[in-house]
Amino acid sequence: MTDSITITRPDDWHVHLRDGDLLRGVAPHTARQFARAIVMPNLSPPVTTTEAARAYRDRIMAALPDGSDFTPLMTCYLTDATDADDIAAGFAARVFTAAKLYPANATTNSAHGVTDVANIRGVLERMAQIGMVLCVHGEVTDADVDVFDREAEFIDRVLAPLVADLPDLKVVFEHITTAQAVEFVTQAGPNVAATITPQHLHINRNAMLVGGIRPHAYCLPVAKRELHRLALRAAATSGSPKFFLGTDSAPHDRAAKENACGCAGIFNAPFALESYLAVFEEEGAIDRFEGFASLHGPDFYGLTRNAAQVTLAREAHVVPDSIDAAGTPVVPFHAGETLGWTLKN
Ligand SMILES: NC(=O)N[C@@H](CC(=O)O)C(=O)O
Ligand SMILES: [Zn+2]
Ligand SMILES: [Zn+2]
Repeated sequence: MTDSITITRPDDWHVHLRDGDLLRGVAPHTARQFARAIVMPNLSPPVTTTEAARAYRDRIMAALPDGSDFTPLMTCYLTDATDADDIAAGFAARVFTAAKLYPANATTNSAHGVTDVANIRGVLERMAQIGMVLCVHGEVTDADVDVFDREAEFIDRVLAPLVADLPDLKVVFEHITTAQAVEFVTQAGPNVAATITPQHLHINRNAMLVGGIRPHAYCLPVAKRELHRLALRAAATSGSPKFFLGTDSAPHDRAAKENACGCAGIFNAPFALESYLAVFEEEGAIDRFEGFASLHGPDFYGLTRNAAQVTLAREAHVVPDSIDAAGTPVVPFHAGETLGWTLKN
């Protein structure tokens, strides 16, 4: 049995760092675990311009612990009114790494999202030309579609036609939760990849609904049936360069989760690598962990791999019941559970 593993330093290709006090409370956790992260733009108001992204990046840098070398990679929140010239200028100036498609009203702070991808056809065409990645929250929002079917419907109605229309556009299908998404990404060309969260590898929908309703297991897209979790585990541990790490760490105040209308989002940043590694160990695929966590992401984005390394040791620890995020109590993923690995650096 291996007592420790040392791998290229990982990055997080999907995270919510929030703003204000909560940003100061959660950013150090992500910066401790990862070298870089794709930072989601769903603030209120959303980050829709180069100027707003530059200012948000400055606030993130100011929230990091002294001596941190963490690099936030910024994204642009697409709206029906996004200006292709501003996006291209922000990408050329290395402010933006990617742009994010939220179907309007699909998830937290997505009210300003895109109402029909036809409205951003010109922006997407420009992104394809300049090699800028499109990150996608892939769920339809039609009231008549069951919440458990919204990702699969999105593939048929939106994503497959989009990829066929713009084959040169690099697309990350984010936080995938279904066997259909695994199948779609696997059969698509090399410009289509996906991120997978730790929670969707660990839990199915029973974790949310059996023995009482458990708000801290609720996120979007919502966890699905066991067969989908198994398909995600197979994809993550397959060694395919199309699948890589994106935590979707999405902190909310404990009171906003434990609520009659609780917010969607799971805060997994503090022990994300330990959580993923548990899955790879259970699947007998520890040798494929580095590809998923550290290599496939930068390769897809066309960025350099990190030079530094990190070590995880086989040392068990109990995840706290609550974490104080600069004054906001947030319940972490795996609260109260024991994880078998500990990140040493
Ligand atoms: N994943 C979530 O459940 N919530 C995210 C939004 C998102 O990534 O869809 C959030 O910002 O809270
Ligand atoms: Zn999302
Ligand atoms: Zn997210």
